[in-house]
Amino acid sequence: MAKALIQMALDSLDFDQTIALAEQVAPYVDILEIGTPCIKYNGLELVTALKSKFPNNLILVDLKTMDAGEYEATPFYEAGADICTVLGVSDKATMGGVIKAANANNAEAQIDLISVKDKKAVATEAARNGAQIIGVHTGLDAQAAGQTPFADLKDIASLNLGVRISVAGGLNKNTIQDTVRAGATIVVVGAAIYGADSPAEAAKELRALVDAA
Ligand SMILES: O=C(CO)[C@H](O)[C@H](O)COP(=O)(O)O
Repeated sequence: MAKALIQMALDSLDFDQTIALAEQVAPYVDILEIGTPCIKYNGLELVTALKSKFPNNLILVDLKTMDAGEYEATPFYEAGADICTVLGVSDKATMGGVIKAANANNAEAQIDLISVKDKKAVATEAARNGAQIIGVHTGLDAQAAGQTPFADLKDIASLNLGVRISVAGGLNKNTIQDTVRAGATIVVVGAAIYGADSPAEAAKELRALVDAA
């Protein structure tokens, strides 16, 4: 079985801090994610900068698109995004637009199941419509209310959709191996890396745990 990928969520608003953090963690992670607040604050210029500085990492832009899928996502793919996210609560046409833009740029679309009521139904239809990645995601506000992504991961993994499953929502060194064993093929980590005394050491430790899972 292929090793799971680690995705680092760059959730700072500051352009230079984002680049500096990426420099520390890039050797240990596969995907550099420009978080939603960060991409809104910094825009396309940050995609271009990360793409040129980190050619060995995939770049995910967490657009969380809600409308005008193809129109919104296309410039980000053209700037070098390997993956853009679109909300699973959006219209089927919106998700289809991001999938179309991804395919036109040899890239991938991720459907984010955050706040979706019937996650199994949306994931099944999205996979049928060509989405390459399904994102099981407990957002920061839901985490603050005590929620975790693990029950949702079990539900989505049980569908055997043949697409990659990304999991985000407060993952850390205590939960990351069980998350991989439960079917995640991409594990997303934000606070457990950027909040550590040494983000590089934290990322290195997570790399070892994921590779051993
Ligand atoms: O997309 C996000 C919030 O919407 C975060 O980037 C994602 O949840 C990962 O961060 P953390 O590990 O701190 O939960």
